[in-house]
Amino acid sequence: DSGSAKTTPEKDDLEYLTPVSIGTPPQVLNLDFDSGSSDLWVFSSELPQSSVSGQSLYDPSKSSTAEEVQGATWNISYGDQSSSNGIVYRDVVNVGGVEFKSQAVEIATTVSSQFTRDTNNDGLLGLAFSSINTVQPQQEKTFFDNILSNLDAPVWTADLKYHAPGTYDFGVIDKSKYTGDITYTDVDQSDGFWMFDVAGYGFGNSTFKAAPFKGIADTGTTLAMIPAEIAGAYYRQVKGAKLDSQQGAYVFPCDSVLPDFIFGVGNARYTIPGKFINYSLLDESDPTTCFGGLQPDMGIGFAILGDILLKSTFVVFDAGTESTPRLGFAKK
Ligand SMILES: O=C([C@@H]1CCCNC1)N1CCCCC1
Repeated sequence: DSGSAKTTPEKDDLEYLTPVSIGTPPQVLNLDFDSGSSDLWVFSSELPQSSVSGQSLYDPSKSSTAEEVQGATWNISYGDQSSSNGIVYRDVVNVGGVEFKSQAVEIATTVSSQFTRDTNNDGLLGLAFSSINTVQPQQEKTFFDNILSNLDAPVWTADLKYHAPGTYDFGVIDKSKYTGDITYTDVDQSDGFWMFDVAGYGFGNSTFKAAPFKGIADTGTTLAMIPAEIAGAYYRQVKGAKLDSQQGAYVFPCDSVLPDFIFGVGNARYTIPGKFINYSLLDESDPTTCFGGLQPDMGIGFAILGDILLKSTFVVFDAGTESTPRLGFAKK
C-alpha cells in the first residue's frame, strides 16, 4: 500500500488540515496531522453544542462499521494548555487511499476553548509513537503504526509549504518532491517523539556554529521553538526586534528584513528563508508590529521544530525495519 493526501494551511499557516474519511458511509473530517502526539481524536456528535462552532462532527451511530471500545476513555493535554477527552470507537479510517479497518477513533465529549475557537479543525491525527497514546485502560495504536505492515516502505513523509497546500504521503518516498540527497539522522523515541540532534545553526553573516541541540519534529506546532540563547542571537541581528515580555516572544517591525536561518542535520545544511520567519502580525489592530516564526523554547529540555522549519524541507519519518527509527531531510 501507499497513498497521498493533500494538506491545506489555515491562515498564516497556523496549522495544516488534511481530509480523513471515517466510517461507512464515509464521513470526511479535516484533521491536524500531529507528529508531536499520538491520539486520533475527532469532534463528535457527543459534544455539547456550546463546544462546537462550525466543525464537522463524526457520528458513530451513522456508521455501520463503528464499534464502541467498551470502557475505554482518553484524555489529552497539549503543551499549549489546550485539552480534550472522551470515549473510543473503532472504525474504518482512510487517509489518501490507505485504509485501516479497525482504527481507534477517539471521539471528544469535551474540548477546551482553543479547539472550539479553531472552527476548521475537526480533530487531530497523531503521528508520534504509540507509547504516548492516552487511551486507557488499553493503549491504542496510531494510524501509522496500524498500517505499517501493509505499507510498501515503512515511512510517511511531510511536504508542507509556505502559504500553499502540500502533501502527506504514506508508504512511499516521492522523488518528485525533493532535490538532491535525503540526509538521515537517528531518532530517540524514548519520550514518544521524533527526537533528533540538530547539528548546529547559522544566520546572517555569522558562520555556521556546530553547537548540537536536541529537538522534536512536530508537524502540529506552528512555529520553531529553539534554545533561548540561539533565538536571542538571531533577533539581535534584527533592528528593532525585542522580546515582548507579555507574550514571552520576539516581535519586530513588520518591514524588517529577517536573515535566513540555517540548521544542520548531520553534514547537511538547510535554510529557513527569512520570509518564513516574518510569521504574522502580532495583532490585527497594529499593522507595524510582527511576530517571529523562531521563538525561544520553554526550557523543556528540547527544541520543538514545528512547521516554520519543516516547511523549508521535505521530511521522511522512517519507522525503520528492525533498526531504530530515523528522520530524513532533503532540500526542495
Ligand atoms: O503538546 C505538545 C504539542 C502541542 C502542539 C501540537 N503537537 C504536540 N507537545 C509537544 C512538545 C512537548 C510537549 C507535548
